[in-house]
Amino acid sequence: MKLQYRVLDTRLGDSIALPHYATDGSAGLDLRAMVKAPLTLAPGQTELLPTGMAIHISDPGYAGMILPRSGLGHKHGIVLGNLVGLIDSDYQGELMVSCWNRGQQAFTIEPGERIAQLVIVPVMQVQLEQVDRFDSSERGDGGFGHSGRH
Ligand SMILES: O=c1ccn([C@H]2C[C@H](O)[C@@H](COP(=O)(O)OP(=O)(O)OP(=O)(O)O)O2)c(=O)[nH]1
Ligand SMILES: [Mg+2]
Repeated sequence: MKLQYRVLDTRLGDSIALPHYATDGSAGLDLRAMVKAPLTLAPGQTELLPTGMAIHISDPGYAGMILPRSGLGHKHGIVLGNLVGLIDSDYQGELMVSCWNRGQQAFTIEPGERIAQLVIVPVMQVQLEQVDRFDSSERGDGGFGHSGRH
């Protein structure tokens, strides 16, 4: 499917590559930190970083999800301040990435560094229907370990 985007920072697509799928099978488009200068995140620090681009998904049957990059998250503790970013299909503003250094060491983000990834996912909008009780199901209201550990 086609995804409309706008470039909001002219370095994107010029000195800094536009997001693209790294392989034929990639699920995510890497988003870049379009900071003006290297930015050091101290342990525990969170900053909202611009990506230099906007998208308009437009079809309410889809949404964007911003997810951490596994290498940055696992090795350097750089994850998302909101854990996951959800991009509405009608959002047209700049894609922003909340970058959280949950690690023990400072980490410096370079201009244009790939800091997170965008995945487009199908979404179902539902009509809420209020009822007094549900038809019975095998699980009922059991949850949170109800079925045991092993
Ligand atoms: O990591 C993120 C998360 C959200 N957004 C943008 C797109 C999204 O459509 C909009 C609103 O996000 P959300 O609904 O999660 O935030 P909110 O705190 O509920 O704000 P709002 O009241 O604007 O809905 O902010 C981002 O750019 N990056
Ligand atoms: Mg909201």
